[in-house]
Amino acid sequence: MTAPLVRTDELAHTYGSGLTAVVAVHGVSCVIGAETRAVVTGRAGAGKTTLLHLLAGMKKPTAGTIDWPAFEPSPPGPDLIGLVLQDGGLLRDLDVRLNVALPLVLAGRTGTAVRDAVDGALELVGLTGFAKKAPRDLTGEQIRLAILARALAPAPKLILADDPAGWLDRPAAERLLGRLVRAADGLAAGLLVATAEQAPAELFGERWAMVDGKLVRDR
Ligand SMILES: Nc1ncnc2c1ncn2[C@@H]1O[C@H](COP(=O)(O)OP(=O)(O)OP(=O)(O)O)[C@@H](O)[C@H]1O
Repeated sequence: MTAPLVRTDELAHTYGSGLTAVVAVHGVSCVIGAETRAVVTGRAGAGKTTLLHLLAGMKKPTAGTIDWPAFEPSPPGPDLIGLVLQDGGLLRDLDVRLNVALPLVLAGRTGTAVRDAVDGALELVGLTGFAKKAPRDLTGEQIRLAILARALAPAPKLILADDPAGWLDRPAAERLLGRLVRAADGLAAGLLVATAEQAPAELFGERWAMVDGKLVRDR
């Protein structure tokens, strides 16, 4: 494996304390590199979202360690880690272009740098020609693709996608996951996808499962 993008050792996160404590993630040791194409499945509440938030540096471990050896600053910012949040919808008053551009603009990018990044991301997900559309004029699949484009626009080096195909039917979900893997290939970015559903095995080199906060490797 090339230099790890993120590395954990006995990582754990517990919400709350005492009698009401919930151990969401525990004992997770894993390494994600640029060539990683991994999917983590698990039932609702298994700890997938908490794990992704830990890997993105959004949550702090309550035990164990995590580091991002390839990145400076560490934990890395949103331009280095593309996070597709489970409930991260589009802003309904902005068209697709502005939705995808927003994180770039907030990060201080301007002008043609933003335009080129948005065009590139829309092309990656197959939404070229939809830039001027309002979210209400998109299908459910196109909305999911636009959310993906927003995460891909900064050309992140690590992509963490939390149920990116949620609520899509199986063929649409498979199309979206295929695009996501090809986008990771195009960006030479590591990829971890969390999903409650079974994902097409051929897309992912590594299949993991979350069971009661513990990471189990299928292969
Ligand atoms: N903010 C919180 N406070 C307390 N408990 C939480 C909090 N967030 C999550 N949990 C609990 O932590 C456990 C793991 O939740 P998590 O959301 O990580 O699982 P998940 O596999 O992503 O589930 P889902 O697919 O439903 O999002 C669950 O028992 C959940 O109820």
